[in-house]
Amino acid sequence: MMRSPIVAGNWKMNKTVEEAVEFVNQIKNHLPNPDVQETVLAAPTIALVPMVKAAAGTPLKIAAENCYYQDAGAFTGETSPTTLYSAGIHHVILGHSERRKLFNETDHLINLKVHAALDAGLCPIVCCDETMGRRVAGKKVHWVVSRILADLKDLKPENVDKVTIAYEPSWAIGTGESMDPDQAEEGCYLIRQTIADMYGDTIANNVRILYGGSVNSDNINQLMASQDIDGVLAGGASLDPQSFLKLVNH
Ligand SMILES: O=C[C@H](O)COP(=O)(O)O
Repeated sequence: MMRSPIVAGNWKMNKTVEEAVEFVNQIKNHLPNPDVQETVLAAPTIALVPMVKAAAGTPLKIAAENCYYQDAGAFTGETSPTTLYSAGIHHVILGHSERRKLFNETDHLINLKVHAALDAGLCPIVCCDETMGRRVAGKKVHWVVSRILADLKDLKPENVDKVTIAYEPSWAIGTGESMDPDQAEEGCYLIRQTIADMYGDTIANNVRILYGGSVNSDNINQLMASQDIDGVLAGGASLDPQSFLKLVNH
């Protein structure tokens, strides 16, 4: 099957609600047909509902940057995946390296969140990081493989291709130092092989795998030309409407 590409932006903790809506209004009429390439924008929780309203009827899909693994209850400050889905959110980023590092999220927690997001009807974008230390120590295989084995554990086979993976080497995030496309392909290939070992070749071949880490309009074409790279997850380059449009219409 042909995997349709995804260009996704992750604003992280940036923009006011007003700025977020203005951004959507500036880009929404300049996006590719979603059958050819999906456009996804992940934003802070408080901006999501007004962004969904602004994007209605356009190809733009709005994503959350995190959610909890329970649907409802006494979990002060958390956001339910069902609430996100009911608000017209399509995707949720889970396990971004910033959440792993700054908020101590573990693979076990991320796996619970992936299950909950899928049960709620959301498509998770699961981030698989890799550290330079591991790479230098020659343990990159174990690192990436163990992340995928743990984060995608025990999914219903029919749900697996609703998951998108974002391969993000930590040293390339926000540094301006993108990974060499051959190395990025190597990481994404390894992720696909791991999913194939878990759920079989057919399912693995349907899963979209993105590269993230200092993606910009100069390197996106080379990255997306790789066989196992089905798109990008861009941080900094998604913050300005013209810069994001350059990625989307690369
Ligand atoms: O989620 C996005 C990544 O953390 C990449 O961020 P960046 O494009 O600013 O390096």
